[in-house]
Amino acid sequence: MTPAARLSAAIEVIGTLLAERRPAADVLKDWGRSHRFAGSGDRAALSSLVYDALRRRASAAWIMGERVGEESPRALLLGTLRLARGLDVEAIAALCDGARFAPEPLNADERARLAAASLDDAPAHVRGDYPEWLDAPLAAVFGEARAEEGAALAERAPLDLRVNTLKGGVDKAARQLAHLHPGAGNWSPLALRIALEADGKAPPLTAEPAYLKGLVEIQDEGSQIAAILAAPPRGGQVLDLCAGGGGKTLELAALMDGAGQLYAYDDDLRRLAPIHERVQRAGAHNVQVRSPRGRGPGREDVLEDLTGRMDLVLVDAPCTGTGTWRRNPDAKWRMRPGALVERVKEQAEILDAAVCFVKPGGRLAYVTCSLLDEENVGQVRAFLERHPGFRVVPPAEAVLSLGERGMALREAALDRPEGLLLSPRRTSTDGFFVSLMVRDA
Ligand SMILES: C[S@@+](CC[C@H](N)C(=O)[O-])C[C@H]1O[C@@H](n2cnc3c(N)ncnc32)[C@H](O)[C@@H]1O
Repeated sequence: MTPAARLSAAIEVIGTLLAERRPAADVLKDWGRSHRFAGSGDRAALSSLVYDALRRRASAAWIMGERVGEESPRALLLGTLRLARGLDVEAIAALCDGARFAPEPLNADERARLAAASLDDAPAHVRGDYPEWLDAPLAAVFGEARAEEGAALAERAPLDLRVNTLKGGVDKAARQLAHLHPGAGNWSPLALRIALEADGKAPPLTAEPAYLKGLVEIQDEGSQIAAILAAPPRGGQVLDLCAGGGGKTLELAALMDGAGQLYAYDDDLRRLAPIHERVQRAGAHNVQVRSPRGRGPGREDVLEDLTGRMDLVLVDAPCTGTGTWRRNPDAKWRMRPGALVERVKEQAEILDAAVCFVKPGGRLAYVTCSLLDEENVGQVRAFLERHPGFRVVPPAEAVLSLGERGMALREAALDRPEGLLLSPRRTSTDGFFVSLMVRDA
């Protein structure tokens, strides 16, 4: 396909996605099925265009004189080429030449708007490319900087790897992946960072021998930091209560040097499923997966024997995922206020359920990939009111587990008494909130 034909396809996909309110991944998959002639390069370029348009949806619509919710797919794509791809009017006009499979030529109004491409008078939610209803919650956290925070969340994320120290060191991994030119992480001593190609494509990392042998895992640096700050004690007893596919479980196991016992649980059996194969690949011998059995009130309690025994319980809670918009731009436009209310309720329930496992003097680490106070500092404050036997470990103390880089991280992050908030703008990571609490001895 020519670049112009790919642009037409992106306009079509965005049109379907907006009209039918379906997830981008589903619409792209359907498009691939009904356009078998398109090669993998075409599909990758199409999906990159579609995701870039979703990342910059509000600002791309704005420069074309339109608004989110009422915008035309064509305007969205033209604005994206200008803002996200940096093409000038002539370059965009060359793509839209009206030839077979190419979009219609630009009209005079489109030309003028693309030439001006001004966001000067745009409100914060447009400059920050987030839904208008989230302006107040984001202002509560970031104040005047919310538009810049949003803009950083609208950038593409790099490919972050975590080196699995159970299999080898960072130098060994860097040597094996030298052809991908990995750089060091900013904060995590376990991180390697790989820049994306110009079109946003990531290299096929999961086909690399270093990945297949378990030497590296794909994990955002913010997520890596969260597990490091949780500081699982070597030789200790640790429960990862919301383990999901095991991203943090694997890191905790490596941080524990394979010693002690790490229990991994998730109340969704399907989400937990990949963990078995990942634990094998990582050579994490101290992990015991506890799968839920049964449903509803008759569900078996598979964690009963852990009561009062844990040195550390990690609650990597289900959340709105507002910190991961770089990787999932579709989610930011699909999010509804009801989802926030629902997540806050779930988080409080999980935190309450976690308490019984923490032994006297043990710690509870609460992590979200959300930026919103309701899910972060607000949740911790409410927890401490319900459970006066817990207190927060001050962030200045919690960052010590990062060694020398800890203090710099604290300065870069949003430092609140209840915990640290990482964000793309502040720490060049996904958004993560980490709070460490300790139970009275
Ligand atoms: C943020 S994800 C976990 C990601 C995972 N820790 C990782 O690092 O890859 C949150 C997880 O919490 C799980 N969850 C939701 N409610 C739960 C509950 N009541 N008990 C345990 N897990 C729960 C979800 O199924 C989901 O997998």
